[in-house]
Amino acid sequence: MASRKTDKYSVLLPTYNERENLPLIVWLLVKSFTQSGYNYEIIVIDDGSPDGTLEIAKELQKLYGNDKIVLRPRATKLGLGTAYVHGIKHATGNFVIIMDADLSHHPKFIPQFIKKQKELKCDIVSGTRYIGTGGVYGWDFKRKLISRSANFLAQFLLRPGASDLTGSFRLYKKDVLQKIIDSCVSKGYVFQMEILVRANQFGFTLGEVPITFVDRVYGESKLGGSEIVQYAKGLLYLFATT
Ligand SMILES: Nc1nc2c(ncn2[C@@H]2O[C@H](COP(=O)(O)OP(=O)(O)O[C@H]3O[C@H](CO)[C@@H](O)[C@H](O)[C@@H]3O)[C@@H](O)[C@H]2O)c(=O)[nH]1
Repeated sequence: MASRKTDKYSVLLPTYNERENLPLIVWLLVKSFTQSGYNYEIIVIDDGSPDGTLEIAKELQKLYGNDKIVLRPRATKLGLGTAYVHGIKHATGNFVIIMDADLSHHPKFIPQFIKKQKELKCDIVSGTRYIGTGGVYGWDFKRKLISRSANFLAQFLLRPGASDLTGSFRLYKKDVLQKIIDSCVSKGYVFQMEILVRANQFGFTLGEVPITFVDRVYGESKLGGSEIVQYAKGLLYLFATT
């Protein structure tokens, strides 16, 4: 049986212009894993950020060691979905954690994800803003409406058995995530939703942990009009084909 000694958690951190956020999220992750005693690595997938995020990541690698901070940069911005696909190729853990690098996803929830996975022995643990104590802090009305509507529509059309389809803070068994990714067609933000839809199709088991999503303080969201159009197209595609 897997244990604290044999389990390893590969945290995928996709970054685009996150120079202010990266040192703090990495510090919080290192602290959390050091306290819990689980083995881990943090894989930073930077897409040629013009603000110098990669240079900051290199400094963090010197500070914490290249076994803990792994750099897998790409030359240009290729999208969030493909950043995950790229990151998992380099993950050496038997579990993968996907989260935002902008402090919207707090590492304090990770021990709860691990506990839930061990309790339920499930394939995926999804952080959810939409049950129990979960929620969103700092978004304006428009952003809340977009997120709620996107989630509601996806629930209505796809019925995937998870309460938060548009979030991305999740823990996966690595072989499970690889199998799901191999079957996914999306590239942008819609990828998060497709992952849970495919997981449901494969019959993978899911646990949920309520999380608070806190809007970023530094930098800007990359979720623009074109991503929203892509999301709508992706949703219709999944509705028509699944
Ligand atoms: N490497 C790479 N990273 C990217 C790219 N686009 C965004 N990122 C990184 O992906 C993370 C999330 O991007 P944001 O642009 O900050 O996302 P958001 O608007 O806060 O959206 C959040 O909420 C959405 C809806 O609830 C979620 O779908 C999304 O995953 C994220 O959690 C950040 O770490 C950001 O730097 C990209 O093209 N390439």
